Amino acid sequence: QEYDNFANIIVTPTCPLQSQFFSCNPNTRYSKFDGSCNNIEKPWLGKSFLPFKRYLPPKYDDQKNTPRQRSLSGRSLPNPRMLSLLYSSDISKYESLYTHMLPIFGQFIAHDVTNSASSQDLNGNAINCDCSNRNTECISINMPSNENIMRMSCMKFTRTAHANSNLNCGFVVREQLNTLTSFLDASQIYGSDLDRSNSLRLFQGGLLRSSQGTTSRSFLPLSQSQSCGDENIMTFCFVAGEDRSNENLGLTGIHTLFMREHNRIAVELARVNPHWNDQTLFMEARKLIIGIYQHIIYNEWLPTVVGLNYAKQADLLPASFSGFYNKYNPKINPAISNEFATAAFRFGHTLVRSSFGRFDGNSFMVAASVNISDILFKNVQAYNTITGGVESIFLGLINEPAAKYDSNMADTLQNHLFEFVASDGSVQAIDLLAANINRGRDHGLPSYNQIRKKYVDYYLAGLFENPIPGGVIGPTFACIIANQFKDLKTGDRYFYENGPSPSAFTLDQLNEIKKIGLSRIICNDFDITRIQKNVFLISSQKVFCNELTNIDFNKWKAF
Ligand code: HEM
Ligand SMILES: [Ca+2]
Repeated sequence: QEYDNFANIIVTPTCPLQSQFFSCNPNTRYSKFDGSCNNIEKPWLGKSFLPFKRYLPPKYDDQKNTPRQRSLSGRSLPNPRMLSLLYSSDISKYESLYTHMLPIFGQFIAHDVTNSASSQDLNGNAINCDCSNRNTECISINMPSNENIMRMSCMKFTRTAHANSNLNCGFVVREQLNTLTSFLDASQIYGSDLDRSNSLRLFQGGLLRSSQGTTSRSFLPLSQSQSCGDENIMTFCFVAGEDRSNENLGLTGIHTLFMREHNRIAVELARVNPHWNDQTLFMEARKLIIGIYQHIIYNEWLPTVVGLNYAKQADLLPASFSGFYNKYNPKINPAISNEFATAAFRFGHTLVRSSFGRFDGNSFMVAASVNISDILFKNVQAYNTITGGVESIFLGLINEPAAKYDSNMADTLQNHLFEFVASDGSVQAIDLLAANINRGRDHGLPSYNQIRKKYVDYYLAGLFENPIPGGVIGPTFACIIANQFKDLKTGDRYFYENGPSPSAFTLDQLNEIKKIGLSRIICNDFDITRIQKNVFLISSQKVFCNELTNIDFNKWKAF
């Protein structure tokens, strides 16, 4: 395959994607659920189930497929678990300026744009990479000789699917598949295909489905089959637009927030436009949610992560004037880069706390902190009325600092992630740091050396950099992330600031969106009286919710 400036993988003319299945209407006001037709000339760009792009060509040991196991000098790379034990331990230092909302909202964004598909066997089933499995799609990690924490002989590890397994595009060099739409289109809320989206809708009043929780406010809808209980209590998992919404209850809280806000908006829109049917209400509410969400990312979250100066330099900030800011360039490939998904945007793993505090709407702790091991794919605590359930865990995110940006990870993430004791007494668990390193090699990510002229695995090395001035993360990750978000802004025809066009907001609507921050919508959908304006920053200065401007829905009156 060809690389165009190493940023686009050119889908070759023989590839069926080129000609088939797309019929696009360039004038439609709403983006498609699978991301197709955003780019009119190349309608597949940004669609779900396509390969990642790359900023640098891959480095596989055989130049095309096998995981990178050798360094530039030809020596074998160290065991990922050994590196993890060497460089990480849970020492609970905290950021002084940034809240825990910063990484967990980052995870929420990550789940909008990237999820690498796991390799499957020929029948389409998951491959069980136990220690004796010789399948070349298994690259499980042996425990080093000095291992005395993880009680197992290897950490199971399945490679990410080769794009050829899904697309008949004749990729000679292995490329990995992203199952999600790359656009910041809130696909973690609405799904990355039409079926998933339909399964989440109530088909009444433009509303999303929800379930009865333990408060007067709605919870996410429940799965019919998947269990997120613990040893004693059976609880079904929540469902959303993406499979990882139960990953931790803080993240589930953010999903819950956006589901509630969607439904609140649908009700408000129905009030100003009583003649709108379910479909119009749903699509307008979704469009507005995407606009608000993109504004939060570019106005509040990103400048906090990469620093305001750098965000300004890279032209990532919303326009300072009121009005459209049309930077759309159909030549930009909006796909997620492998460097972003497989290393840079995993920076959040080091910022996750080992326990989550539980707070009420007046910033008081309402219960002891809960260890993350009790809230990962376990939803029992969501319903605990004594400790405040999912509401208090969510509010904890804006009242506690994030863990420090360094190579240290919380013990649960490093040594006990998704720990499972089988009936024969054998243990399985994941070391997330080792997994990130191994995943980089699986995907043929070049070394940090090739990016920064140093000599270690890119992911691990990135965590050792000093933060960029005024930001959270080091300069290499900041650069990769800034480039990615630039492409997601200029390569998205539906970007909220673009216009005027038939698919754009009206100028009045855009200006309403620009009045909103994440703090305002938290006020709308959680029981809270006072809040800091920028919820990604630790602050003792709180304002009353009613001091924050809300959207005027009259700007949506039959336009
Ligand atoms: C309790 C919190 C979290 C847990 C348990 C968790 C767990 C995981 C796991 C198990 C993987 C797959 C590792 C692999 O085999 O390659 C992963 C991938 C990833 N995580 Fe996290 N994560 C957490 C928080 C975060 C945060 C805070 C961020 C970002 C700010 C983040 C960003 C990512 C990204 C970008 C990927 C790659 C996704 C893909 O393309 O497949 N995660 N995470
Ligand atoms: Ca998306």
